[in-house]
Amino acid sequence: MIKFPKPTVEQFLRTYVISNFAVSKDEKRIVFNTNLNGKMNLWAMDLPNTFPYLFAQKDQSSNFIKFDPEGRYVLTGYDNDGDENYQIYAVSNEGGEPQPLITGEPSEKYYFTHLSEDGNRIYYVTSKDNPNFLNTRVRNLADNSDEVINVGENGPTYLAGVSDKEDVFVYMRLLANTYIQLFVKEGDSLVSVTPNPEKIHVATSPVFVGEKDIYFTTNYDAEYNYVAKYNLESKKFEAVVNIDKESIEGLEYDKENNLLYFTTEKGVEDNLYRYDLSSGEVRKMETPVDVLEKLVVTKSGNLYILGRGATVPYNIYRSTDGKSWDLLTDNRVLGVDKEEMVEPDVVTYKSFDGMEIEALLFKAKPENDNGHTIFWPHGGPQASERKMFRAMFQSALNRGYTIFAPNFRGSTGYGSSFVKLVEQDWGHGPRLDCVAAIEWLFENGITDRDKLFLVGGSYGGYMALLLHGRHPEYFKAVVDIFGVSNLFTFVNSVPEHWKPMMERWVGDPERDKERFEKDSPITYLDSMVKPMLVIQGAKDPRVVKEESDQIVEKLKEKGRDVEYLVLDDEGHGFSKKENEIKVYNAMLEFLEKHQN
Ligand SMILES: CC(=O)N[C@@H](C)C(=O)N[C@@H](C)C(=O)N[C@@H](C)C(=O)O
Repeated sequence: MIKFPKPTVEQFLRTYVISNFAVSKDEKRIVFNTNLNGKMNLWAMDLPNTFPYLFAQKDQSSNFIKFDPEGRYVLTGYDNDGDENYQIYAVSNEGGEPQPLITGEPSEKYYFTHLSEDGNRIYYVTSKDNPNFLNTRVRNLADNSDEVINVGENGPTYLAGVSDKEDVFVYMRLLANTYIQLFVKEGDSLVSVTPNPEKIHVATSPVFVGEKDIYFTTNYDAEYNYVAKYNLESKKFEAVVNIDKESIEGLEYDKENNLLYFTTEKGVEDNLYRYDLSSGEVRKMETPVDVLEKLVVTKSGNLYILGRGATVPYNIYRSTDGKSWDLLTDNRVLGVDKEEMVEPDVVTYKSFDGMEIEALLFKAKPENDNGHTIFWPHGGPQASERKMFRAMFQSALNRGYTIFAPNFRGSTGYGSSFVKLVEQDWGHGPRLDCVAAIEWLFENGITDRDKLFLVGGSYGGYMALLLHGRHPEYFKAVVDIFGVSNLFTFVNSVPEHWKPMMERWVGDPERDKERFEKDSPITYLDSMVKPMLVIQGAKDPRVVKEESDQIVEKLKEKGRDVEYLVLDDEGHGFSKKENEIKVYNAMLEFLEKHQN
């Protein structure tokens, strides 16, 4: 008999990302953004044929895809090697090379927000002339005129909704991740859709229903987001539907059938619901995925989703009856069956102050187990680790590592009070939640005291550095992927439109000097004695290279064992397949080297 060897790391990493998709008006074509040929590009399928073909090549990440309703072009946005300065391009309906449409200086951002029903007017938000608060403009393709329709003030302001007649506009002002105001623009004034915009809450995802109602999601006076409505005539706010302990995140309206579809976030999973606006009935719908990245409801009432599960990579599915789902893409792990991968256990443990923390525990299969555990604090920090396929996780599990990922305080999916706990406390409560998790792993016999590795990216990289500096005794070796090393330099180097949110998110470097020192990993160089691998994208606009440069330089000066891997053509993540393979191979080699 022919015997095949165990899957290689590369097999897991040869799984592709699908980051976005759009469906044409006649539902004959789907365009999606994927690194199927190694770099991010737009690919298409002409249904019912599901064999994908390259639709537009630029080898860059795209942040949106929009079909012209008249079928003349497709709009998209590209940045440059991860710098997140997205600008707007047009692609011919036949596909081809994207043409610059609404672009400017390389440092400027142009975010698409809305296309008129006739496909002639493009609404967009730009950093040009207002880098902190952003302006909204409209470009008329018929005469190439371009005008400002809103000047952002007090916080980065995005156009979030436009009525069919283009006479009512809804704007979203971000004052923090946990404080988002939603306004209707009437004349020159902004009128809040919630009763008191000064009260801290979030309000997002507006959809116009009929001429007079705007439905949206909010947690106004509540822990979890619910659906509310604002009537443009009576100016009344009304709560409409909530789901117990689930946060309603996105709304899609099916006009034909008067239905609202919404996705909810519930801890480590998402759910999909249908709300009948005529009868008030709410129905939970089965989906083939654990985490929903995008939902599209077409004019005919068909549903399309992009999602993933812990052992199933990104795929696009369609449902024509709201019950069964057709798999349109067949993105799979090269030669590895779902059963050979690891589904996580959802566990809870008590933290230092008695608070319950949920976590994902991926146990290496006994035949692979190498006895070591990777402790993974997630990024964000106002995000969470969820049941979502990560090639890096499944390849490490296959190499025998157990992985533990706690949703420490500050994570999303557990109510708004819990998310706020990380604000102005980056380094105390969440760190002690991690310490409690590590002790729990030891107490429960999951991990031996001398067999723990620490790996994290972004805020998770910050937490990895801080845990290394303050609790080095726990770890054999540490991997920091674009982590924040110094809160003083971090708050001044983030993108301009994040700066208005820094005080509430992290704090003020002068007022909170003592806390910034205490919570900056760079303060603890003396105790960072374990071997380290630091990985950084040179174009990262969120956690800039200087964050990694400074800690690597200082540790090297002290003669510490530090490896530094810089990817010149990446930003805050690894979008190019060869880079991803290089990074995770380096990481697994590093961990293997330090097992003994
Ligand atoms: C709305 C928005 O962009 N808010 C930002 C302040 C934010 O929360 N950004 C995070 C998603 C982020 O990029 N955090 C970094 C530090 C990370 O951990 O990935």
